[in-house]
Amino acid sequence: MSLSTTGPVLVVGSGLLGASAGLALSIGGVPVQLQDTSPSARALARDLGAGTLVDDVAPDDPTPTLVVVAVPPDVTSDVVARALRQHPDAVVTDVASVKAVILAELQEMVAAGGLSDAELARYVGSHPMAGRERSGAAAADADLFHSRPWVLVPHAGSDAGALARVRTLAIDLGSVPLQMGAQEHDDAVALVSHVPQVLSSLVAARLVEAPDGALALAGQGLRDVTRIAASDPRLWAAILVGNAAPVRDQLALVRDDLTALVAALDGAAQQGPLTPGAMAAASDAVRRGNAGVARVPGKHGGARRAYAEVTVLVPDSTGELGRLFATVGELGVNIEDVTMEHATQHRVGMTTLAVVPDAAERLTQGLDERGWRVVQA
Ligand SMILES: NC(=O)c1ccc[n+]([C@@H]2O[C@H](COP(=O)([O-])OP(=O)(O)OC[C@H]3O[C@@H](n4cnc5c(N)ncnc54)[C@H](O)[C@@H]3O)[C@@H](O)[C@H]2O)c1
Ligand SMILES: O=C(O)C(=O)C[C@]1(C(=O)O)C=C[C@@H](O)C=C1
Repeated sequence: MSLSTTGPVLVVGSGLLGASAGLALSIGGVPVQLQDTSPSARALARDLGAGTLVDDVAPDDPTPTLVVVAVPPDVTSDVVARALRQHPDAVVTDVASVKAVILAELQEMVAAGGLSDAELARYVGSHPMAGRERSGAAAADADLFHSRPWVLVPHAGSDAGALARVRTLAIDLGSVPLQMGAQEHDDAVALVSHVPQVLSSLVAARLVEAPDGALALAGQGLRDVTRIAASDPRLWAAILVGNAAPVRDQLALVRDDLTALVAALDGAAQQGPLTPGAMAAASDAVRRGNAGVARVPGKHGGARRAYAEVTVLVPDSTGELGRLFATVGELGVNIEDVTMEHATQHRVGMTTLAVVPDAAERLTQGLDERGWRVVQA
């Protein structure tokens, strides 16, 4: 597919985000130059096909027209400012997970005379709502941004042409661009990204001293809640302190909910499960969660679609999953999503296929006829 972004694009910070962008642009034929303070990080990104090292760019090669800064939030404003000065014809964006603090730091540089208004006009902050719990180019993926929201955060002095170029980049990488102010963005991500990270980490932290016997019982619920607890502590520390006030406000609300639930359970623990108010408080916590989760957009960012789920027991041996997928394909059913759960002690996995409701019965019957063990919900 030919891309509308014109290169060369300079990617500063060739970790997960930078290398993913570099890979997608390189595959699309856009020349990418890579820069990173870590020699091993930039060499790895180059080896994986994310671009050419800046040091290897010939002196008469064209200079970058777009700079994508993908470094940790605490160093982002310095790197953006340097890029604006070093590349006077380039538009500069960053992909950091916080936006207001970075813009404020850049505006302070303008106030102090270290950056001009004209230079700052070429900067448009941004934030792809795409990532994972692993860092570095080794975890990069050209499809990382596909179908994900990419927030464009222009400031009052941003040039319209600069905004258009960053929007084009987001679209070229398969994202769905949308626009917000810096504070509006930070308030939103405190709720949908930063607090979920903190809560996942805190739940996982309770496991550090858990008895092995308890961990052996871990099921999909724990795995769902703790996937992002494997995230990089340094990166997330910078994100959380960079968005301190909105994250604190949201955490205080969660703390109030926890305090109320703990008090109700305390009553039940001391006076028995039917103690007045305990049942209502416990049910209310879960019911409000039901209402909240129903509002989370589903696949492709649209409204959550009610897929039917068909769970199949798959032997834990080479090629079995491939054989299952092939059978589903032969039955003419599209798999919308797939999750797997492994029984710790058994050489069998439970594979749950999400399919459109109309196809569920046909799929169940077809798999059954072909000898697959379909687990009744
Ligand atoms: N990880 C995610 O899920 C995710 C998602 C969206 C946005 N972001 C944002 O993207 C940015 C990068 O995150 P990541 O997950 O790719 O991190 P990463 O650790 O994988 O990559 C960051 C890279 O920046 C390099 N670096 C650090 N300081 C530098 C400097 N001064 N100059 C040049 N290179 C420097 C590091 O060596 C590293 O290779 C962060 O601001 C983060 O908030 C992350
Ligand atoms: O899915 C994940 O692993 C993520 O952590 C991605 C996620 C998110 O919260 O959605 C995390 C931080 C980023 O700033 C953007 C995306």
